[in-house]
Amino acid sequence: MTNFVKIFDTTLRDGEQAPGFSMSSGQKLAMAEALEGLRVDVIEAGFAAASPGDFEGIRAIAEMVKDVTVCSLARCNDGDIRASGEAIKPAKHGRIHTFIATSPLHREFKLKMDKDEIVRRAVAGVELARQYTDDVEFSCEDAIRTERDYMKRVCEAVIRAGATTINMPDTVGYTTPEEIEDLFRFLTTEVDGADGVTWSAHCHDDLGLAVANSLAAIRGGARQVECALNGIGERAGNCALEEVVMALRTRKDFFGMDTNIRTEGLYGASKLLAAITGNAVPRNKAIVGKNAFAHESGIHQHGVLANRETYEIMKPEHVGVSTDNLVLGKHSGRAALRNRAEKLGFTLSDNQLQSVFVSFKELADAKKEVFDSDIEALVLGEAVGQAGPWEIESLYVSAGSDENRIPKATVSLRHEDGRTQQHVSEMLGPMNAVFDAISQITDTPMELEHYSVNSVSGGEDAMAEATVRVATEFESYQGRGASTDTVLASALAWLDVINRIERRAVRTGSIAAQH
Ligand SMILES: CC(=O)SCCNC(=O)CCNC(=O)[C@H](O)C(C)(C)COP(=O)(O)OP(=O)(O)OC[C@H]1O[C@@H](n2cnc3c(N)ncnc32)[C@H](O)[C@@H]1OP(=O)(O)O
Ligand SMILES: CC(C)C(=O)C(=O)O
Ligand SMILES: [Mg+2]
Repeated sequence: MTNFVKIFDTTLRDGEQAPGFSMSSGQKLAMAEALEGLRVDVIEAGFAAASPGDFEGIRAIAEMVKDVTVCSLARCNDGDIRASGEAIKPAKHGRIHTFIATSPLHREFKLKMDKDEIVRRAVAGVELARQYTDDVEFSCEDAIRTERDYMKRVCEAVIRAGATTINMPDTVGYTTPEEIEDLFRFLTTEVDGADGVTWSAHCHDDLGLAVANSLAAIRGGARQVECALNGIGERAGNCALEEVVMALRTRKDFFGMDTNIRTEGLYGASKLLAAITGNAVPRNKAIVGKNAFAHESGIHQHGVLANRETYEIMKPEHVGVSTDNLVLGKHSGRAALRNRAEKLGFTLSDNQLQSVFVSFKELADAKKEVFDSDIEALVLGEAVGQAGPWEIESLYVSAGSDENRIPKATVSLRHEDGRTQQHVSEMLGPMNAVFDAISQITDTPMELEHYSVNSVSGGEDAMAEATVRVATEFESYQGRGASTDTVLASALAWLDVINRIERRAVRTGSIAAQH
């Protein structure tokens, strides 16, 4: 038996069929390109008979992709199989994947077919598919809840009919690692003709076991795993491609298996899928989540700085994650703070480190994350929100309930080098107009990610504290401003960010000659 596991990606079929994950043909093409770049072995591009759009999507992928097998799913009926055969025609390597349910529940209540009828349909489906391609996969839907002797019978019949891959889906995510390992051991040893086909696992995550079950199936003899990026798929999803692949790579000592996957592309492909479908990857998601290689606790950071392997079992660069990602926050210690300060170009004496650390903890208590720009401000002995080099000379805003009058902000800023500049912005919201005027004067385009204003004291002269989080081309910054006037507090928060950016640019010399 080979020690190579084929990766059959079903992001564009099982993944796409889940609510909230549908993709246009163009988006599917972009994903298929990314999957080819990952070097998956098979792309299940859709279900050709489902709709003309699905058919065209599969065809377009079959035309574009060169090095990967392109597959279409089909029920065991003539129409589905013919549609799949036509859709994969342009592919250099095309596969038809035909399926029918075999479990008692599905036979009785869904298909209303007896055992013999299902075998007859399965065989006819495989034989028809073989007229289009030599590469035919057959799946016993709900295999896990099917009687073993009947499953053996179905498998032997479809192998004789010409199926080259036999897939055992855990359609409802019901199995356990021990059970599925045993099932594959049974099938690969007891089914006549088992040696001539590839055995495949298709696990769903209803009990959170899809990856564990897929790995167990491999131990039992499966040599193809069906999976999807970010684990998307029906209900709780499919086995996550990035997880099963990295488990095989990281624990090669245990599984002894190889895949073809270029793992360095995993993070990018996952991000692309999240962007295309609008479903963000949870922070704590294995392999590709924002926290997967991030360490905030002081003890962990201390260990990672000494040797990353103390708290990391994979190298972030092996999955395409950049390595500078110790998140500084209220649980961080001096070692991480000193390290980050050094990366930003500051060498701190022990005394300096001690005093910066005190202010750092105060700031970290008030914020979720402390950004590089905050560290810079602390090291330079500046309070967050302190003015300079720009300060507000005057600010006037007009806004109101009259729909015909667009809110207008007139802002005048003074730079410490003596310049004074004014700009008038008209925008749909008054704060938009203020932020835009400040950005225009300072020539600093920024995208607002988060904006909040809170009252930090009581009474008529309550202080308002405004916080903005903005994205520039390179980094996220957080700015704060406080005033009894909420508009002014917000403008100061925006300007706080701009001042930090300019101070950093001056220090690194990148705008030395600008003015
Ligand atoms: C576990 C899985 O992921 S299976 C794949 C799920 N994916 C999809 O369903 C893709 C999207 N589906 C669709 O667009 C539609 O369901 C279509 C176009 C495929 C079929 O639509 P319709 O013809 O209206 O049928 P409908 O969806 O209502 O019912 C499914 C029919 O297929 C039959 N069927 C289900 N599975 C199979 C099978 N593997 N082989 C043969 N017939 C099957 C059902 O018994 C039912 O038959 P009936 O209409 O005679 O009662
Ligand atoms: C069509 C089959 C392979 C499937 O997706 C399942 O049973 O979960
Ligand atoms: Mg499925």
